[in-house]
Amino acid sequence: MSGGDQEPRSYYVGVDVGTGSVRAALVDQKGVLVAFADEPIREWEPRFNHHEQSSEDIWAACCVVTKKVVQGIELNQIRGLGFDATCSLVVLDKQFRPLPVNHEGDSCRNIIMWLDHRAVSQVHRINETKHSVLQYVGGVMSVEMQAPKLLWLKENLRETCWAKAGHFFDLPDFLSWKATGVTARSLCSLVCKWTYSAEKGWDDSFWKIIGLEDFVADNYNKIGNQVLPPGVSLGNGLTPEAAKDLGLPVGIAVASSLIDAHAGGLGVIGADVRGRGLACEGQPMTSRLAVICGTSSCHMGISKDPIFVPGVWGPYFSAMVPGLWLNEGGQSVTGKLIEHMVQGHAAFPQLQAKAAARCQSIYAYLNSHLDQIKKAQPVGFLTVDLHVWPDFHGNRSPLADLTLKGMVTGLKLSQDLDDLAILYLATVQAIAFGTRHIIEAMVAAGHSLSTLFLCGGLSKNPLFVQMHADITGMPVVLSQEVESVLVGAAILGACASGDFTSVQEAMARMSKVGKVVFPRHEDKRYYDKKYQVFLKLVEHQKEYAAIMKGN
Ligand SMILES: Nc1ncnc2c1ncn2[C@@H]1O[C@H](COP(=O)(O)OP(=O)(O)O)[C@@H](O)[C@H]1O
Ligand SMILES: O=C(CO)[C@H](O)[C@H](O)COP(=O)(O)O
Repeated sequence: MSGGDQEPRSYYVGVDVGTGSVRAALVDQKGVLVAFADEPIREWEPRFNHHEQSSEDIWAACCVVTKKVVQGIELNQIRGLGFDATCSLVVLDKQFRPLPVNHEGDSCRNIIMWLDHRAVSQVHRINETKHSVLQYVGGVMSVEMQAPKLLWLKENLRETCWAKAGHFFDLPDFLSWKATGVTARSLCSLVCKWTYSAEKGWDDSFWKIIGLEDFVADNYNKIGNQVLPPGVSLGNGLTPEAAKDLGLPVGIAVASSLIDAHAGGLGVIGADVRGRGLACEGQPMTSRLAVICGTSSCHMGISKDPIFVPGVWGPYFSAMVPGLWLNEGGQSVTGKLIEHMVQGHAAFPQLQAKAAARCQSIYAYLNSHLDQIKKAQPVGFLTVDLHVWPDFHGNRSPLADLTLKGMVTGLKLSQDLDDLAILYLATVQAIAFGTRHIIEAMVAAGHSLSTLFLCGGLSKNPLFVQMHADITGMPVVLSQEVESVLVGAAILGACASGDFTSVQEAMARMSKVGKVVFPRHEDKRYYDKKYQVFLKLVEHQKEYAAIMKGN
């Protein structure tokens, strides 16, 4: 069968493990979400820049949400299961039990999260090697990748963790192992975060030069020596134990998984855009940029041939769409930054009270408040003298500089709700300017991009979407299904079930365009000026650092 035009009868379960919560959806073969559930997950921050989670807590949340979405459905209609997750590092011992990744020895906390920046010294030394694998991560390895974190464990928790460790998994691969008992890793995880090459495999010299020769001696048993493309069916499918945990039938197809941003990319980038007045209509998929905006934002651009973009991760072969190269730009904190700015403001309690009184989310309230205070001018013009540089957690792309900090210029003595709303707006705009900065780097290196496809939690915020359109000058396509990362996870399950002949076919059938937001070209001059200021901010920050370093 090709997931076609008949009545939908087959369903796929997609499970998406984000930074703050686990979501599951039951999705039909036309890509329609028929059920959705979410569940928060725990996060520990035992010290600044250390972020930890628990694989048992996450698996338990996966079980809760999966059981919820399949309630009332004939289980034999469920054909496949796909997982995606953040690219966090899970550590298990030789018997697959959790091992502590912290000085406290708390084995419940056995995950070093993707946004953890503890391995600064390690990544600095790795980058000093100038090893050739670094060409495939934008020229500079990020502290958020797995090699520096593994080195940190070896150097800091040698006895309590390193010596006892039997398995290091990327979180998406941990989930597919938990479901099937198969330890094969997804090409997506290994290529994007572990320096594996789809063409050449592991590079022994890299692991030796950085001081992790242990993996070479062990034939990469602990980090994966069987690698499968995303969407391939694993082993004999769901094990009896996992089936019981998840409330699904034993043996259903389970796909090799994807990192969450990549699942979002699959969920949106292949949609049919005919009749929408978009420049990407009739053009190859390479003219589209998928932007997955949650706690962080990830900018996924594909190409037929490898494109080396300084400061932008990749080029990665077949890591998202099979057969195509991927460049992944990113901003380490976006949703998290907006929360930080809003929640840290003196007027936040007032905002909470007012939003609650109107039964609105704080963001819906802030957006309507901005509409009130803008008077006749476009809302974006409220920040004419307030500018933000958004790298409060370093710059992932295109500067690849983890030492960069956030900046705000234009503060006043008042701290009322208007000030909070305008600071929120300036932060949203700064994130959109960051996207423009990344797009310019990708285009300068050879990408040809005309249209943005946004998904993730922040794409539910109309102000965030409009600012991305206005500031980049590109139309923004939203999906019919808001939870399109989950459509991406379900696409994996659909591919594993054999109902589609390829990932490309499943993408074309299951991702659907919803609303399209066009840029307000009349505001372009204003945003061009603000972008000039944006670039000056970082230039000045570097000058300040140089002054302070001097004698
Ligand atoms: N309806 C909404 N309006 C505005 N912001 C939203 C909305 N829903 C989610 N968000 C924001 O999206 C971010 C989380 O996105 P999500 O995709 O759930 O993240 P993650 O995958 O990292 O867990 C948060 O910063 C949250 O405030
Ligand atoms: O590095 C990434 C993808 O390669 C993501 O930033 C990371 O996985 C976190 O995602 P999210 O912000 O959706 O929780």
